[in-house]
Order: sequence, then structure tokens, then C-alpha cells
Amino acid sequence: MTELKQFAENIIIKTKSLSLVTHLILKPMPKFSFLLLLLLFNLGNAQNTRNLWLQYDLVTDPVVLRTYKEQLNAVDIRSAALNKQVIQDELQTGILSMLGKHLSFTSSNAEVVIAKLKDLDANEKQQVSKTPKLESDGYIIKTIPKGSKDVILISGLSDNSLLYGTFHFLRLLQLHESLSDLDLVENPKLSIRILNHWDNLDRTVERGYAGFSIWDWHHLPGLIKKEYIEYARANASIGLNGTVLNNVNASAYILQDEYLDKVKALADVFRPYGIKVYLTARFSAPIEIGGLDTADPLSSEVQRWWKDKADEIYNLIPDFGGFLVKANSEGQPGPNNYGRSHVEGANMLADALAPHQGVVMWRAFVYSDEKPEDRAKQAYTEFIPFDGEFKDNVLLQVKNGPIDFQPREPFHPLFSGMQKTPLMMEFQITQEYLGGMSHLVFLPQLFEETLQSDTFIKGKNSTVSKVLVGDLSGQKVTGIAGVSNIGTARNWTGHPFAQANWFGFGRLAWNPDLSAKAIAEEWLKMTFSTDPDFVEPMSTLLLNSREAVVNYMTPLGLHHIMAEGHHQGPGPWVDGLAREDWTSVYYHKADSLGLGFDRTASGSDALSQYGTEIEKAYSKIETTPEKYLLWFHHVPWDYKLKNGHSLWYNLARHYQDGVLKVEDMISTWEQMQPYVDEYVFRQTQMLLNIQLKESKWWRDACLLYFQQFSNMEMPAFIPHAKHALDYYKSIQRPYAPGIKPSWD
Ligand SMILES: CO[C@H]1[C@H](O)[C@@H](O)[C@H](O)O[C@@H]1C(=O)O
Repeated sequence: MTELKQFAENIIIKTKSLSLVTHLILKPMPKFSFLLLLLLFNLGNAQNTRNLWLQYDLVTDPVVLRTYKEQLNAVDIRSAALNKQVIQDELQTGILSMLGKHLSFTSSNAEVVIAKLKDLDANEKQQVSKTPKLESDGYIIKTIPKGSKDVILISGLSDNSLLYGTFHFLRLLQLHESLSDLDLVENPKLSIRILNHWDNLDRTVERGYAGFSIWDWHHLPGLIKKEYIEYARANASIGLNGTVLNNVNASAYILQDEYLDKVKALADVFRPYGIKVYLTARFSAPIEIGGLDTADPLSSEVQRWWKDKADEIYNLIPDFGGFLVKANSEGQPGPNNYGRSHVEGANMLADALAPHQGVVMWRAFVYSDEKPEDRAKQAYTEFIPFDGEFKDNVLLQVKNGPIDFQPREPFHPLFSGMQKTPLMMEFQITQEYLGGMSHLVFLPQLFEETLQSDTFIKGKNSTVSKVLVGDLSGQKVTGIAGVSNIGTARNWTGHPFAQANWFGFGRLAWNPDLSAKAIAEEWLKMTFSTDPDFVEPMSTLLLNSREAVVNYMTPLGLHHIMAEGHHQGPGPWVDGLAREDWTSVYYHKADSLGLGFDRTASGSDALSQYGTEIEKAYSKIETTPEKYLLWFHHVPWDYKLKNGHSLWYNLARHYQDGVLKVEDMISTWEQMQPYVDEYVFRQTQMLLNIQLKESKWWRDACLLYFQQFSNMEMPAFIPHAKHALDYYKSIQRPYAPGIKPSWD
């Protein structure tokens, strides 16, 4: 009976969502109900992908399990009025699930003490007196002697710091790390760590591939869904502290009273998890919902309207974070509509929020209807003249690259150029240009590449990450935003591996210098298994996945050759059918001489926006890193790259390597069945096969399209090129004017 009970306990514990059920029914349960439960749930090796990285799997190594069980019996949560319950519940759920035992929460004899620095006793205070300075969200986890035994102290300055410390502590157990002699100090390097939801009020999600918006506006504020709590918990566990609820292509209605009540309900749910709510503000709201006939930022009635609106919001939500704004880009209204500048627009909103300590996150993604000579230059050209003119509570939110969330872009030149303005990074977690929910791409690799790029603004090693955290400019408000990939999909993100990108974004938001490798290992262990036979091959798979997608979509610096509108699948032959002048050649410039966009002084001169070191290095083909070659240069088809082969040969090689990498991913995954649940195994297997098909589609379509310009033989390693040709002919769309495919 004891064994059966243990067995049932383990299985039930594995279904984390049922841990409360376990709590209530295990002890008094008679024998037959165990069997019934087993039959009912028949859970086997059940990962519940809704639990994300908070699986809290039972520790299977008997030595580790025994040690943890001995070490953890009682916890003393001394402070944290606001989120004390959240901390206690998380510890109980985590420990019950991982160790199969209940913790008691008591002040006597506890092995773990969770308390703000000010609530420590004299002995504890003395033990931590030499710890480095803590920021408000920072924490320490330190083993200190107390009487005859060791106590683990989790401490910090604020309520939230204790929450973050608790999640870190639980992570140590998830990763099977030792709990002896702990001496950890963590400070977040960025103050605003935020998700941007591109969620519309009708619950569609712009560029969302994981179902509908999780915000059920219709039933709010009356119905508080469990998802809201799980969402906040997941974000808190990785250190995120804010969320913008609505799309940057905004509806003004979210600012109406009726919606603000709904927003308040969400803010109330998120507060104990340290998550602040922000909203996108539509610049023309004073007209659309305020009854004014202008939204001119210099009009006093418009200024009054925004001040009153801010007061109204803060009255409901005292810790409201502020506004995100997309202005004068892709048809959105903005100050330019009234002949005013971005600074005049942003500062007007900043004034309205300042009395409440709110911030304005003004987006630098300006993409005008006028055809610019080179879209990559536009944001820099428009914003540099305003450097230093924004109010203190304005941050300029800049996409990682100068075009638009491509599989690979050089960093945005505003990160080196705009030195007197607080800059926020904007990454896209949803995979708009990276295969939607069908492709497995581990984005922390992409994020790391941007964050560790050298801007050279204060000499070598002036990385983008240092710019962001304020080390180089001394900027006080700092931040990072990630465009969310979350939706109503049962596993939150559609592709089960897209959860890793949400997780990875959060971890990098806390510390932009973490390595993608460390993040991959953490996520795999927390989500699936700590077995090295799983973690090692799978982290290699994750870390190779980003280069695979770059290769089969846009190798060697190619960009924006995706199909028009939806951006899924290849479309080098057309971009914007309605715009004759914006046909394919705009981005890749393929012609009989070569391929690539000349952004040097002989071309659009976008390169000069990067400062002298980079300009000097990249102005010549020979000294430009090959990964950015076609971003900056128009390269002759027969130009010999470093390996001695022509551009054309190398292009084909990259496309083919991308496909081969996906084949490798499939064969690695086939070996992983024992470590993951059946459904996740099959789902990922099917998705990888779709990815393989689409990688070939990309390869064949792009190579065949470019071949008509290169006029060179398809290298022999490209299989079935002739079949692909038939396929391509069947899907091809109109060409750039004057260009005829060679097979016609
Ligand atoms: C929200 O609009 C998006 C648009 O869907 C997307 O295609 C482009 O990447 O960028 C825009 C932006 O970032 O504003």
C-alpha cells in the first residue's frame, strides 16, 4: 500500500495543475480511490505544457531528493505584505511537486527565511552587511549560520525582490543545484522589463500565431480568468515587471471609462506578482473619444485632455506604468499630422504622466508612406535631430535592427547615435518573419547577437547591452520590450518550443549579458528533463536553430524577401504589389551584375549612420562580416568569398545548409521521445516536418528566382532543382518591371 501510495503521489504530483487536489485528498484516501485516480488521470509521463517552465518535476535523483528533503521543512516569511501569499503558494506548490512534501510556514526553526533587509534580526543583518548594493528589485540568497544550523536567507529591499528571490530559489531546485553555502546577489540590469501585446480589442492579435488574445474584454472586469494569474506568475518567475495590454496600432477605446475598469481589474490581478500595466495611447484619442476637433500637442485643450485622462487612470490604477505610442508610422496618427515634431508629441504626454511617475515609451519605428531612399535610414534621420530634447520620463523604444525584426539584422544605428536620450530595446518574440508558429527558432541567440554587438561609441567593447543598461550614457530610466507570442493556445505559444523565447526574453531582460547557451540549458531542464542525454543534444539543437532559419530564408545579409503582407514564406519577387516602385529589387536589388543593397557611400550611405569604426570596416566588401555582406553591398555574382567560391555558389550553399540543419534537428528530436510527453513529442515532430518542407520551399524559390539574374549553374548539391522549377513557376508572381524569367 505504501508503494502504491508513493506511486500515485508521484504521478499526481507530476500533473502540477492538480497539486492542490493532491494536497486535499492524498492523506485520507482509501486504497480503491488511488486506483480510481490512476485510471482517471492515466497520466504517465505527463508534462502539462500550460505550466511552461514552472513544471516543478519530481526530483528523480534519490540523493538529490533526500538532501533537499532534509534541508527543507519550514520557511519563515517575515515581510512582504503585498505578495506574501503569492510567495507562500509558489513555495508550497513547487516543493510539494518537486519533493513530494509539505512545507510548514512558521517563524520557529525555519531553514529558509524570507524577509526584507529592514526586517532582519541583528545577527542576520550583520551576516549580510558586506553584500554589494541592492537595487529595489534586487535580492540576495545567502546561507548563514544560525545557532547550530544553517539558514538560507532570501532578502532584498522591496516586496518584489522577495518574489524574485523565491523564484530564483525554486529554480535552483529545478536545476538540481546544491543548496549549501549559497551566496548569490542579483540586481536586474534594466528597470522596465516589459511585454508588448499587439492584441486588439476584438481579441485578434496582430502577428499572433498562438490563437486569440488572452484578454477577455467582454467578460472583464467581472470574470477573472485563471490564465491571468498564470500569466502573471510566469512573467514574475523570469523577472518581467510590466505589460502593455493593447496593440501599438491602437484603438482609442481602451482609454474610455468602460475599458479602464477592465484594465484596472487586470492591474489588480497582476500587482502581487510585481507586474505593472501600461497602455498604448492612440495619438488621436482626444478627437475619437474626447470630442475635440484636434489632437495637436500644442493645443492647450488637448494637453488638458491628456492630463485629465492620466489623472483618471491613476485614480483607478495608482501604479499604472504609462503609455506606449506608435506615431506617424504605417498610417498611425501623430504630431506630424499637425506639423509638430515627435518631441512635441512625446513631451506633451510625458507632462501628463509626470505627476504620477508614469513614463512614455515613444517608438522609433517610423515607416512613412513616402518612399524613402532607404527605409533602413529613416528612424535615424528622423530622430537624431531631437537627441537630448525629450523629457526625463520619455524613453525612445527602438527595434533591434533598422528594418523590421528580420532573421538577421545589424543593430539599429540609433543605439550608437542617440547618446543623450534613454533608449529601450524592442525585440519581437512572436515570429513574424521567422516562420510564425511552425518553425522552431531559439530567439535568445538572435537577442544575444544584437545585445553583444559592438557600437564602438566609447571605444572597443561598447556593446549595445552597455548602452541599454546606461553604463555608457548614464541614462537613469532603462528598459527592454518584447512583442509577445502569447495567446489562447493550450500551450500559450502555439509551437511548444516558442515558450523558450518568452522565457529567454525574460531572462535577458533581467540580465542582458546572459548567454543564449545558459538560457537554453535552464529552459530545457526546467521544462523537460535535467538528464544530460537530453539537455546536451537539445541545447545544441536550440543553439543551431537560429542560424538554420537565417540560412534557408535570408543568408549572407539578405532581408525582407518574405511574401507580402503575411510575411510567411518566400517572396523575393514581390513586395507590395500595389506599389510598383517597391518591388522585390528594393530589398535585395538583384540584377545581372550581382545581389545586395549598397548602403556604402556609393549607395544609400546608411552605413555612415554607424560611426567611423564600423563605417571603415564595412565600407569594403572584403572587410565586411559575411553575415552582413548583402545588407551593405551589391556584390557581383562571381565575386569570390573567403572560401574561394563565388557569391552564387555560397548563396546556394547557405540555403542548402539551412535545409540540412533542419534535417539534423529532426534526427536529434527523434531520439528525445523518452524525455518528453507523447503529445509534445508528436506535435514537435510534425512541426519540424513542416519546417523542413518550408525550408526547401524557401531554398528552391529563392535560388530559382535569383538564378535568372546570376545566370549561373545550380550547384550539384542542390537536389531536384528541376522539380522545384516547376513548382516555382506555378507559384510565381509578377516580376520587377522589365525582368523576364529565363525559362519563359
Ligand atoms: C504593429 O504593426 C507592425 C506590423 O504588423 C509589422 O508587420 C511590422 O513589423 O511592424 C509594425 C510595427 O512594429 O509597428
